[in-house]
Amino acid sequence: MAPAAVNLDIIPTASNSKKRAYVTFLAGNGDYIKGVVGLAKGLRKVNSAYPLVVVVLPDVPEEHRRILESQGCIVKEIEPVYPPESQTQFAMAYYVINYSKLRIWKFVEYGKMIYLDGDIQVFDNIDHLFDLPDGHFYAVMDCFCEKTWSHSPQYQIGYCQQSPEKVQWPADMGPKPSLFFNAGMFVFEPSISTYDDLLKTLRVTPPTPFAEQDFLNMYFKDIYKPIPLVYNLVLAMLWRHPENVDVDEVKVVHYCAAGSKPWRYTGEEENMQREDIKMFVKKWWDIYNDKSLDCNKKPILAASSNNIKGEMVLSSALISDPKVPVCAPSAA
Ligand SMILES: O=c1ccn([C@@H]2O[C@H](COP(=O)(O)OP(=O)(O)O)[C@@H](O)[C@H]2O)c(=O)[nH]1
Ligand SMILES: OC[C@H]1O[C@H](O[C@@H]2[C@@H](O)[C@H](O)[C@@H](O)[C@H](O)[C@@H]2O)[C@H](O)[C@@H](O)[C@H]1O
Ligand SMILES: [Mn+2]
Repeated sequence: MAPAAVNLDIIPTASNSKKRAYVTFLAGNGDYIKGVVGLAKGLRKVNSAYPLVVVVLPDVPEEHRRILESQGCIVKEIEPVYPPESQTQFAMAYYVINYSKLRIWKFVEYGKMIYLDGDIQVFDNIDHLFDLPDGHFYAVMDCFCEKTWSHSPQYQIGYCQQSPEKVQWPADMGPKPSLFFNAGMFVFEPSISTYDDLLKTLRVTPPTPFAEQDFLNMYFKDIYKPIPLVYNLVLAMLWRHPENVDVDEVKVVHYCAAGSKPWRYTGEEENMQREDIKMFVKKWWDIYNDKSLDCNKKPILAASSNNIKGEMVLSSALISDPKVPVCAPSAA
């Protein structure tokens, strides 16, 4: 009597489109890889139940892709997306590559995804956001008070949606601007029809200073639903709208203020000597340097087992280095 086959099957991922995943974007061969590794470790630290997909532009080196895979990430190469030719001055010249984020709408093997910039860290589990009702685009409202907004009428009159009572939107400037989200974090549903329409619409949309963030705000204006600030603390809120921030409640921090990227932090830029900034930068480094959060997976040869019909099926099992926690299998 043959011994019962050892079932080596890893827990099967959902076979239908109800799979869920976090997704981030990596371009270039520079230091944003550190941000993405930190994000992968942060999601592991809060015991997220879902994998992190990293979409990479062709210029991301093999070595960086291997590092991300060794951290349990699902790495997918995408082609860049460029806006129409124009003389537009982006708020930051490199923003032109951020249109490539639009490729994530084509991952329809996932029913819902949460996009996170590589300069974001998740300090509390936010998996419950995947259960938000379908049919909407969820993101946190941005702040218009930093110099990066100096091109905008809001900035020029000192109006910000974060504190609309401080400076009222003047009637003679037409209707108040629609609520505007920060595109560093959002909950969305991949869809081929939306993906095709996004790219088709982009071809006839003149670029603007905040690049794909402006474009996404225009495109999803009618289904956008704001979610609380705790899900994407744009750091400038600490000095622009402190009354709106309770640092003990913050779940997600977005290191987008000038000088706040932890892996480049020198403390020299304006506001970077603040105690709360130093605290958030230290929190990021504590995770990045925490070896117990590393995930070294060594795929082993596929093992065979029999399914209930007695057919030989190949199933692979992943073992982890005994010194580090087993990572949730990357359900590609
Ligand atoms: O050289 C770069 C610049 C940007 N990014 C990615 O694009 C996102 C958006 O850029 P960034 O966060 O710098 O914009 P910010 O939120 O600071 O305006 C980053 O978080 C990264 O995920 C990247 O991978 N390499
Ligand atoms: O390509 C445009 C980018 O626009 C946004 O960043 C801005 C925005 O947050 C402003 O409000 C801040 O003042 C500014 O510092 C910051 O860079 C997104 O975070 C980023 O993912 C990306 O979409
Ligand atoms: Mn960012």
